[in-house]
Amino acid sequence: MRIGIVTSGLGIARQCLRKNTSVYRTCRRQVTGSGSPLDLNVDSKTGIAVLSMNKPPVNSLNLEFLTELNIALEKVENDKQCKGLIITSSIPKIFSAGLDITEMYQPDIDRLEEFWRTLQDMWIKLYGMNCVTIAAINGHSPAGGCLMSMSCDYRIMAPNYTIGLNETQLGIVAPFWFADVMLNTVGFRQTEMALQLGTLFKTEEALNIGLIDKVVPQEEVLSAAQQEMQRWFKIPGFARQLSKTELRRPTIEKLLKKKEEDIGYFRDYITKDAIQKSLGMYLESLKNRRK
Ligand SMILES: CCCCCCCCCCC/C=C/C(=O)SCCNC(=O)CCNC(=O)[C@H](O)C(C)(C)COP(=O)(O)OP(=O)(O)OC[C@H]1O[C@@H](n2cnc3c(N)ncnc32)[C@H](O)[C@@H]1OP(=O)(O)O
Repeated sequence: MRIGIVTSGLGIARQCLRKNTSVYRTCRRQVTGSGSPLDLNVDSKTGIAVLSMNKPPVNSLNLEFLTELNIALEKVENDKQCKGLIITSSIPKIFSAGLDITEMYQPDIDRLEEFWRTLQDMWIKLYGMNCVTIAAINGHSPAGGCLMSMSCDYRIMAPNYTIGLNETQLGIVAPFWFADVMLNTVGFRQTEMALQLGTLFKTEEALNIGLIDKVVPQEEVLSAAQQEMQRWFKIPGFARQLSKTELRRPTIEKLLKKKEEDIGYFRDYITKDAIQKSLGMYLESLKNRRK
């Protein structure tokens, strides 16, 4: 039940309307504007924020969408009532198709650099979030979608979808920090095979290698995430946060030290003729799939 104030643009709802019955004490605030590709609902009773991606057709991550994601993550991190964040999708059968390939194909160089910087910022924020993060993966989750999922603390996925870092299948290379996150999640052997082969794992396969943590039916993904959150909430927050920080800090610091260098590598690599040709062919194959 939503009884909060819906704000537009970047404004956060400042008030919550409360009625006197206990059922109305839950104060739910939608903190993104209508028409936004993101729907952020904070339930002040449970302390859980649900961030739902809603950018048709496939939640691809372009510059504007990444900027909105950054703003939403910042809002959650700064909201003292938020103890946990669930990331999910409102698009049927798709969690996220990963980076928007059109950002990388025949790009404007300034925008390309800004795109990459914004992606780096989004990942640094998400991987380093103090609150508990759970990916409720209710659809396909290739490449950048897999990065987002792996950057959460726990992953729950519906059956019959795919997830993985499939970059090599596009003729491109996953950046070192994508690889690092996969390494931290499933270990060296699975990562070196998956990255070279560009493997998209089916849900059950992903569970078997530890890329995801739990499989539940499609319609239960969100409720299972809410339930899982309670297990994490039982642990003293400071101890849990510090444990997470200790484990993830070296990976984040590695990128922080090389941020500008990484943008340069990305720009020079992506604008190579051979890479542009591969991306063009991949885009074309996506468009022709339905013909
Ligand atoms: C020295 C080394 C230095 C290294 C430096 C770094 C190098 C570069 C690193 C780049 C890292 C890249 C990360 C990525 O995330 S790349 C994106 C990878 N994503 C994919 O491969 C997914 C592609 N999409 C699909 O497989 C399917 O679309 C999907 C299963 C997600 C959904 O299938 P469905 O049948 O439901 O939908 P359609 O395929 O019909 O798609 C609908 C339309 O959306 C377009 N589309 C799909 N995905 C993307 C995308 N990622 N970007 C842009 N557009 C996308 C698709 O073309 C359809 O468009 P039309 O309706 O116009 O035909």
